[in-house]
Order: sequence, then structure tokens, then C-alpha cells
Amino acid sequence: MSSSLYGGASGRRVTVRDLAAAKERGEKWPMLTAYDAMTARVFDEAGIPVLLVGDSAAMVVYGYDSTLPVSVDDLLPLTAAVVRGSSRALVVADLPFGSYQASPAQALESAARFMKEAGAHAVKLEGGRRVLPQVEALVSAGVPVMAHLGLTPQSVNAFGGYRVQGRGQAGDELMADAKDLQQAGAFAVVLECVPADLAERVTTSLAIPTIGIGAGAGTDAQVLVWQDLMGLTPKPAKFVKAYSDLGAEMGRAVRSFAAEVTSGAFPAPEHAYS
Ligand SMILES: Nc1nc(=O)c2c([nH]1)NC[C@@H]1CN(c3ccc(C(=O)N[C@@H](CCC(=O)O)C(=O)O)cc3)CN21
Ligand SMILES: CC(C)C(=O)C(=O)O
Ligand SMILES: [Mg+2]
Repeated sequence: MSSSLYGGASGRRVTVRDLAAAKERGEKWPMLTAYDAMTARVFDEAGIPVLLVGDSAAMVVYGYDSTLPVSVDDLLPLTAAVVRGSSRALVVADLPFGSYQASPAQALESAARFMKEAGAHAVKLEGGRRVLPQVEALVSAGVPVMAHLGLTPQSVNAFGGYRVQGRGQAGDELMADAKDLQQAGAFAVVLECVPADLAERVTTSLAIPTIGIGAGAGTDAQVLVWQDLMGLTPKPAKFVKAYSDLGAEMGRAVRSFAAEVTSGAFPAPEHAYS
């Protein structure tokens, strides 16, 4: 088992309380994205305690070049599939661009759809002090909220590209955002593409877990997009470590299948019915 968080004797799902307890124990944990039932099952059985149905689905599932185009309607069926495919992990639904920024009421309406229609256990949204009213409304309604600071991809057009955030003065702003999000009731905060020393200072300053992606080794947890981890992404960011070469492996398998169809070697008699 990769984490004592997961695999507690009960067989129940991981909860936000379990994540708080892991921080108390100083225990680090992994999080992965998932977008379908079969990969969710593999990651769940491998002991990943938290699965994120990321709006990165816009890019890795739907083929867009940013996360901006996807809607709640696009992500709901993927979230439902991940919940059905898993039995132990906490499933977090990423609120997509335009589904929460307008108002606390809009955020609650979107979060409620992910929880009622897909069975998500928590939601994630991007931003600091500008989304505090949304975080407070969700928490008041009993919705666990994961925050996300640093490189928040829904703001890519404001940033002028996918760039490291929180250097210099901006680091103090990020620290203040993180503390305010904790105060508003967020149960965890993702720190994406920020200097490692800043991520470590935020982690020691907060009681809630921090989850790093491109934020160094000092956070309480680490998250990656699963296609990056598996070596399916053609040009991954610097923070990615590929633990497999699935792109090449799938290419080999498909070429073998194609060659055997062409030659007549597949299907053999054992693959046919009499
Ligand atoms: N497959 C995938 N993996 C991700 O981690 C991911 C997505 N998609 N889509 C949504 C966002 C976008 N992300 C990105 C995308 C690009 C960089 C990138 O190219 N970063 C530069 C750093 C530039 C700098 O130094 O400021 C790099 O070279 O790593 C980083 C995060 C992270 N998220
Ligand atoms: C990379 C993670 C944190 C994310 O927000 C996503 O996959 O959409
Ligand atoms: Mg996201």
C-alpha cells in the first residue's frame, strides 16, 4: 500500500479528515488526475488516496490547447465515471472556468451538480482572495473545498503563458492568499509552478495540507496529470517525471495489431467462434 491514508482497515473511502490527520503525522501522499473509470480503478487499487477529475481534461481528453473551453456538462460524465471506477479514493471535481467566478451562488450551483449528479466528494477552484466569498459559501453548505494557487491555468491569458508564479513580491501575496483560504475553510491547497522555497514556507505556515505540482519537495502531497506520469505527453513541463513510456508502448502494440491484420495473422482460430 502506498499510503497508510488509504487502506485503513475499514475499506471506506478516504475523507478530508484523513488528509488533515496525515499532515499531523507528517505523512506525504500522492494525488493523480483521472478522467475515466478504468484508469480510476487502476489508481484506486494502487492506493492513490485522492483522485482529481481535473479541468486539464480540456487538454488531455478533449484536445483543446488550454483548460478554458470545458464546461460543467463536459466534466460531469467524466467525474461520474471516476466515482464509479473507484471505491477507496476521495474524488475531487475541478470547477471549470466560468462555473464559479461570477458569484458564490454560481459556485454553489456548480459544486452541487458535481456532488448530486456525479457523486464527487469535494471540489477544487482556482484563485486566492478574489474567490474567498465562493470558498466561504461552499464550506457553509458542507462542500469540502480544495484551493489552487500559483500557476492557475484558467488565468493563462492574464499571465501571458504558462509561467512560474510567486517569485519576489508575489510570494508574499501568495502566502497571504494561502492563509486566507485556510481561514475561509479550504481543506487543502494546490501550489502549482511556484519556487520550492516559497512552497515549503507556505506548507510550514499552514495547518491544512499543501499539494505541489512543480513546487519542489517541501509540500505535504504531490499531484501529476496521469498522462504525464505515464509518458503519454509529447512535450511535458520541466516538473514532470515520466515513470513509464506508455506512448511508445501503445504505438508498438497498435503497429503489431495493424501488421497482423494486414498479414492475416490476426485473428487466429482461437480468437474465432465455430
Ligand atoms: N498534461 C498536462 N499536464 C499539466 O500539468 C497541466 C496540463 N496538462 N494542463 C493544465 C495545466 C497547464 N500546466 C502547465 C503547462 C505548461 C507548463 C510549462 O511549460 N512550464 C514551463 C515553465 C516556464 C517558466 O520557467 O516559467 C516549463 O518549461 O516547464 C507548466 C504547466 C499544468 N497543467
Ligand atoms: C494539475 C491539477 C492540479 C489540475 O488542476 C488539473 O489537472 O486540472
Ligand atoms: Mg485544473
